[in-house]
Amino acid sequence: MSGVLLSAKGLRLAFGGVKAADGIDLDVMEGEFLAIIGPNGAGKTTFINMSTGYLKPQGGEISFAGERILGLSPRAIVRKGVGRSFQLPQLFTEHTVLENAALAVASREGFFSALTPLLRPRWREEAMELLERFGLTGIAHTRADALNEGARKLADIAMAVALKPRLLLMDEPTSGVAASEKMAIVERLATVLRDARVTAVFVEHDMEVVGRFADRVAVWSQGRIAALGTPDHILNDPDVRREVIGIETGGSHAAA
Ligand SMILES: Nc1ncnc2c1ncn2[C@@H]1O[C@H](COP(=O)(O)OP(=O)(O)OP(=O)(O)O)[C@@H](O)[C@H]1O
Repeated sequence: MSGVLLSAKGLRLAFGGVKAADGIDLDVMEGEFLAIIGPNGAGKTTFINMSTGYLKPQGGEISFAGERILGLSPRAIVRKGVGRSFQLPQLFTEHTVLENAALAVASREGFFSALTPLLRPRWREEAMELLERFGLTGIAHTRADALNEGARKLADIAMAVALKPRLLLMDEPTSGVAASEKMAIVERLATVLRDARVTAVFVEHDMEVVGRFADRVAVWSQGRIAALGTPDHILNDPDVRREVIGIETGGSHAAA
């Protein structure tokens, strides 16, 4: 790990009376996997939206690799090297997984037509190689709307990785994925991202996933970061366990 890659300072954003961001300060370090946890409505998605240009904060600053990105469009931020995936995968459902991946490769080069991936073999080849890294070769020719949730999430993230981000922000990459598949999927994802040296920030509700894959954990609460530290430290904190994880803690057996 080296320097700060994404830096947020004093981010504020209210929707009416709801403070979705109430002074967010966070430095994401190059190379780390940082998990964001917190109850529903705490402002986790809002942070991702602000960092990727989908929402403009009312106050504060955001920089990426030392350069101010606040006020740039989502597309301009992607071009700077910040990728994202959504809670609900954004695949073109009537296209195959391969076509979706090829479309992402083509869009990296500035081509946006849904038919473009069919035109250049080079894009399909790169897309195929990408799917191989994600373990998706076997479903390359399956339509996106026929996938199970685990495959759909991986395919969606593969599209984000096709854009060659330095930082990838993922909103609940395992939500809706069957418990039996979850660990294998995150394992694969973590391997691909580490191999490609992609820094990752992910919103996650499954504490087993957090404990296994995060280098650091940030706890969101009512638009603020209530705690930040290693998984060991954070996941055993009695307040976090009571308020976020929903486990009652008695003094003597706070740590599971
Ligand atoms: N575009 C919007 N317009 C109005 N209110 C919004 C908007 N986006 C978010 N909010 C509100 O801001 C608060 C934070 O929402 P956000 O989606 O960031 O929370 P979250 O921590 O990601 O929750 P979840 O875990 O349920 O996804 C919530 O009260 C939400 O209703």
